[in-house]
Amino acid sequence: MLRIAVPNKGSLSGPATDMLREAGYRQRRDTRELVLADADNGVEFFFLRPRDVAVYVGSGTVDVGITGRDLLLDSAADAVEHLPLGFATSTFRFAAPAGTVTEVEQIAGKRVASSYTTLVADHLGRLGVEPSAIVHLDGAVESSVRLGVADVIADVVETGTTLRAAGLEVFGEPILRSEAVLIRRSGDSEPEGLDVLTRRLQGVITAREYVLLDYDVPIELVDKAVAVTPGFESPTVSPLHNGESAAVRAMVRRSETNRVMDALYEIGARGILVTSIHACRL
Ligand SMILES: Nc1ncnc2c1ncn2[C@@H]1O[C@H](COP(=O)(O)OP(=O)(O)OP(=O)(O)O)[C@@H](O)[C@H]1O
Ligand SMILES: O=P(O)(O)OC[C@H]1O[C@H](OP(=O)(O)OP(=O)(O)O)[C@H](O)[C@@H]1O
Ligand SMILES: [Mg+2]
Repeated sequence: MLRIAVPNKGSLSGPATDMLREAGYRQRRDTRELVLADADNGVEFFFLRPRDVAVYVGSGTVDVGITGRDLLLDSAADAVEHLPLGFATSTFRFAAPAGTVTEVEQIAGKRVASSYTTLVADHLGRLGVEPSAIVHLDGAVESSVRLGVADVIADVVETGTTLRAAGLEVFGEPILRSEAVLIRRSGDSEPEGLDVLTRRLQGVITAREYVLLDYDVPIELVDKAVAVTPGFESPTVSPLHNGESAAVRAMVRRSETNRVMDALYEIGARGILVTSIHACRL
């Protein structure tokens, strides 16, 4: 059985469970359940603290796990990214009270607070910037400057709302762009069953990212329309009974749906329909 670690709490937990359920796996009903066997699919889930997922995967006690790229790097565990999952996207950034620090080099001699101290130390080490201290905090890092334990913070930023509320501003380039990732142990050959899990998760990711677009277009305009909707390999083009038009079906990025529909309409396509993809294997 493939042993899969899943975050039991925090930002990653709900979306990770949703994705696994969409991929056809059993998921727990009660958040106090810590182990769940899904014998029909040949997998076993272990619900662990998000920070611990990489530690278990790195030690080989579970085969794969879902965690954040930032947590993986901070753990320094013997594990590698296997598949980016496209949710819990965030950046990891330095921030300080508005106008006090504007460049990463100015962190030299200052105190930096973070929940990701290994990640911060590695990053500053690579840049050759020496802070006076790197202060480890469990959370609510944005309050540390006001409360006087640090001059600068390094933390997860998504909308920036938390930073603004604390009177802080980001500075320097993002340290990292993070998202949820499926990880496995470094160097090991792929555990049995990982290929199926990977294909299933890729199917969910594609079904979320793409829609199916159907439209009718006069035959002489097919080439022009197809250039706008090239699909994955090549779109399906079927003749209509009237002999003058064709029906075209292609996958299109969900985020581009309306732009593509406008362009197709402009070319002369009509009856443009958008359908969500429930599941897929490419
Ligand atoms: N606001 C957010 N938006 C997107 N991703 C986030 C956000 N907050 C945390 N994350 C991501 O969640 C992971 C951190 O897991 P963690 O369990 O610490 O989440 P959390 O939401 O901070 O949980 P908690 O605060 O309950 O401990 C990291 O990969 C981080 O990038
Ligand atoms: O840019 P934003 O959209 O405001 O999101 C970023 C905030 O979300 C997370 O905090 P969380 O709520 O998990 O609290 P924590 O600091 O206690 O972990 C993260 O640590 C940031 O503080
Ligand atoms: Mg948090």
